[in-house]
Amino acid sequence: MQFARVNDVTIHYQIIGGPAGKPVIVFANSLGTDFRIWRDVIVRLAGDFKIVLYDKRGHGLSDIGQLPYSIDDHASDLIGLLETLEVERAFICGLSVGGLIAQSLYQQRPDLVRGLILCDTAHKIGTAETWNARIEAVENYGIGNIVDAVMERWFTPAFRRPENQAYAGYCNMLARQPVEGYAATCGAIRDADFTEAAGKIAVPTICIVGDQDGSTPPDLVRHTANLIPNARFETIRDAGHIPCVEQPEALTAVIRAFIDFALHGEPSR
Ligand SMILES: O=C(O)CC1=CCC(=O)O1
Repeated sequence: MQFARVNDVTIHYQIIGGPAGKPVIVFANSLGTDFRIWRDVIVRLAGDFKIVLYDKRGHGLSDIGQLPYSIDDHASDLIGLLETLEVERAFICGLSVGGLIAQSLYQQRPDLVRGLILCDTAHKIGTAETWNARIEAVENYGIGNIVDAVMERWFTPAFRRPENQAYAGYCNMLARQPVEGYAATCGAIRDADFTEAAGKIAVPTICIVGDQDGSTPPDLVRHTANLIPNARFETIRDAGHIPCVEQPEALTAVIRAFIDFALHGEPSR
């Protein structure tokens, strides 16, 4: 296990691969998850890329840190981690709030970004009302109380079968995140709006979404792609909000094709 001290917060991270000269991909997780969600994508990419995984503050094995949070705070942690690891330029693949973090990181430090892989995310996610209601629910009754409702947005009915042990495991992952970090990240999402900034993105970008995503539905993600100059848009079939868990093979293929295009200018598919 690897840990770094960034912005007075201990951040849990992992580096995989790292053959000299290979492009770097940094993965940023969604709300209520830790970096294990990327496992089935990583095993397909390792060897061809240097991969950086990390748990954002308030999640996984990272510290909770000082409350409240903004998305810029989360991005500043990731910038600090990349500086510590001497990563000069990377593809940033962010899922959901991880995609907001990627957009903030690009705003703050475009020099670090080779391309953006925005997965099941948007320029703005949800409304103040829905986020405030969620914060109140978890602060009063705990995260366990919202697991069933959240799972309906994360995963398709085919994945949510009671006999699916992976489903049981992801319910545990969500329920076991610290309430303070979860609620503070809900507040950060509530307050983030990259509508204006999206039009200024000038690196290769792809927006990807599960066709049954109940949190950032395909129409919203397509709208985000339309705001970003020359952004690609791809749908992953038979996936909800977390295609890296439900359809890792299809997601990996899309990520590979995009990086090929970004690096070598392959023709659009
Ligand atoms: O928990 C959800 O509803 C899904 C989600 C929204 C932002 C995020 O990171 O995950």
